[in-house]
Amino acid sequence: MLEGREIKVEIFDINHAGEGVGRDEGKVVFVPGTVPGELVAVRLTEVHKNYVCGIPLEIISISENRQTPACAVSNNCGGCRLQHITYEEQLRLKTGLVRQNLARIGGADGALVKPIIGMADPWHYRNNVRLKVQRRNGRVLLGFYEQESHRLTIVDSNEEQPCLLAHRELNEVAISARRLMEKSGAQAALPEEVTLRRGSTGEIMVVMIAENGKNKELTGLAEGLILIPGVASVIEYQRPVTKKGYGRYKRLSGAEFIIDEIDGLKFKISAGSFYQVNPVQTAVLYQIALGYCGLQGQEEVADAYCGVGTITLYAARKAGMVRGYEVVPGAVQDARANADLNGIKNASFYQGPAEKVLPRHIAAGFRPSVILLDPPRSGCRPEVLEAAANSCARRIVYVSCDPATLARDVKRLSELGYELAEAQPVDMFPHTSHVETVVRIERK
Ligand SMILES: C[S@@+](CC[C@H](N)C(=O)[O-])C[C@H]1O[C@@H](n2cnc3c(N)ncnc32)[C@H](O)[C@@H]1O
Repeated sequence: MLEGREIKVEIFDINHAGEGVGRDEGKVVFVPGTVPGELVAVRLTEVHKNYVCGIPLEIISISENRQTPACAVSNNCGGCRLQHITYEEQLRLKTGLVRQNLARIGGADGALVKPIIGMADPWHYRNNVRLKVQRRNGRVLLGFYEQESHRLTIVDSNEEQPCLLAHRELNEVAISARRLMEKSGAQAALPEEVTLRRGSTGEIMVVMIAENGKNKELTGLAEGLILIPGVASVIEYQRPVTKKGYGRYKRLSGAEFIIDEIDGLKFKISAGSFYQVNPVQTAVLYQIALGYCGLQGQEEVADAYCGVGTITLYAARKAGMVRGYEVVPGAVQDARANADLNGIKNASFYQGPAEKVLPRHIAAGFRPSVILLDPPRSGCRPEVLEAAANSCARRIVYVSCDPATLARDVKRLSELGYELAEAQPVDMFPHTSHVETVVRIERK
């Protein structure tokens, strides 16, 4: 098989990146922009030992699940890799991805995976967008990089093509911010990147990253940004001096944080803290996680990778006491403030890597009956899983944003005396290839 060769491939699935999957001469073929069920003419662009990649030249037979993307730039923008597939089919494929991963990598029964819970309205759901800023031909552009390149996709700013995933108010703020930057003149310093975050209270935070060494020059821009309707906080992010350190967040105008509210709980969110991006589905996700915990009111619970203490405080309302573990110092401060804000007294938070702090607590005699795990995409470090098993917790509830690392960790846990009982995927990211899953794991 050679690069440049043209082949015909029948697509039968998608992979974790949303690319169509086919097979040729015993090798797996990945083809972006295709739909399972289609016969496609493909030019091979990369040939590896076990797989090949190609670009579609012609869709010879078109799937009934193909649709015209609603967004004009979706083919170039890296954000939405599944817009060419109907939403119903996206959901079916995502459920399939979770089943396959848990069965193949996790050694579990794929039938334990329930069909994914989708959104009634899968558009404009994101409360957080990260936009690159660029000056081109006398104009200022705010947008996303083209797939795997450093050109801005939304070439004529998002006034003509607003992002269909971002909350409408964030798109409006992006337009106002772009106009403000353009008005400030060709010599004025621009941020390299702007992140917009919105709480369900309607408060919007603008976080700017300056080009190296140009931090001071953003102060004037901040004074204009805070006047945009909805903007409650303007923050500047200063990159860390060393690779290992954390950057610094500095308030330029307005409040230090914004407030979000879910299921009667209020959450203070600072610029550096992780927060779920789809508020409608977050409420669904957390209710499932809480239901899987099966709390009766007296239990001790551990919540590793707790962020600003969201799931921790959900659990605290139903448990005897909860300990949250989180590595980012600012998020731990937010989590403690959130416990106070909600009058919750039975939650405590510990700052540090979960793989160090949780094993220490278990070794010191902490015996949670339920352990919540919600790690980043890389999944849990083995020390966390071993500590969970050493605690003899009767149940582990794992919230995952990557089915492959989830499956790997389910396998490790099965070697440590636990077994998968149920899995519920939730579509937190419609039109993208990302899949979120909550699983209930029981002690054997
Ligand atoms: C997927 S988020 C989940 C946060 C929270 N459960 C929520 O729903 O908002 C993962 C969190 O783990 C934190 N984190 C990453 N690595 C960690 C580690 N080694 N130990 C503890 N926390 C970590 C991140 O800062 C982030 O807040």
